[in-house]
Amino acid sequence: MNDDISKVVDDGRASIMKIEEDARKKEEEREKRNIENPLFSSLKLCNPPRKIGDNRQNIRESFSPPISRSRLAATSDSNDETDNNPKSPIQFVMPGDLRPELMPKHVALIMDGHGRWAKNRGLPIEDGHYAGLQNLKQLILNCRKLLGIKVLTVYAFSTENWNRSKGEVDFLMSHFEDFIQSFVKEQTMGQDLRFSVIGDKSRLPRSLQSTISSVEESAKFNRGMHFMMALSYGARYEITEASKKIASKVENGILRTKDINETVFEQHMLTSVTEFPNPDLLIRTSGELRVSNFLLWQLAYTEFYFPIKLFPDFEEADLIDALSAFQRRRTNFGGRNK
Ligand SMILES: CC(C)=CCC/C(C)=C/CC/C(C)=C/COP(=O)(O)OP(=O)(O)O
Repeated sequence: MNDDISKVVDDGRASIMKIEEDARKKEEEREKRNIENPLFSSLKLCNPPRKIGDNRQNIRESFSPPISRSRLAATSDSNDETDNNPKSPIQFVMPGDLRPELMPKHVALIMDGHGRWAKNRGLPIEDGHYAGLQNLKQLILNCRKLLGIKVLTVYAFSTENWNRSKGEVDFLMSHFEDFIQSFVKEQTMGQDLRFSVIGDKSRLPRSLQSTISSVEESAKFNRGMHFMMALSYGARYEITEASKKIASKVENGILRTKDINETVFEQHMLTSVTEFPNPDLLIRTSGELRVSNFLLWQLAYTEFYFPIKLFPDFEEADLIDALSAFQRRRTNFGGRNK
């Protein structure tokens, strides 16, 4: 009987060792492939798709690491900004390898790769969007905690995205509404988050428009990080609208043609709602190397960072990598800024 039990235990141990050995070999092969690929060697690679059963509960649990286990929480450090602001119980942090004086004030993000994330798992695209929205919540919390980031602008839906299927558009609109009505509202009330939506709001469903107005309105005196959501946004739309407004002022004698300059344009852009309209750093996930009609005016001097990871997998360690890369470029700025 005892012999039987030890045989079962030995067999179990052998299986576990085999599984671990296989996983180690796969990891080594993956790393070797990355080093050999000149594109991947300069970029951070995404994790292999996690094995997730085809059920929404598993999906929810799989991509939402608790913030208490995060690197940001581990490097926590208090700051005067926290103490002076009764509405913000946030403990600001500065992970050790980042320099506070080189932090980007405005980070812009093109959240790309939801479709591929879902496809890799044999899931419908809506699950990819759902995963992306959960990840966005975590990203806002992480940016909010990093001392120095004043504005986070995310590209959530472009003027071109209206051409997607009705089912996908309806899904996104109703989830954007839930996201703003619950998570964003909670953050504006409890943690002093500022909130604005930029884009052609008139095309959004009425109920989404009123949710946006009410949360923007209730957050207008907040002083914490400004979260800007580009919804139904296109840079060409924005520049055309700014031009129309300026032209109409000239027509009505409010402005003279000779007084039109870059500052006047900036004042008529949708980003005039923030005091830091020009992103210092743009991140586009999923390895695509385009700006896709995002903030064309404002990106004139922005640093670009293109991680391979798909947005639902883009986690705080990747954010810190992006910030470190940004800071390395800034320290070398044209070989002048030592
Ligand atoms: C978090 C969440 C649920 C976000 C919504 C998902 C979604 C629609 C993301 C699109 C983001 C975007 C506008 C990417 C760029 O344009 P593009 O990919 O449409 O342009 P392209 O054709 O140039 O790639």
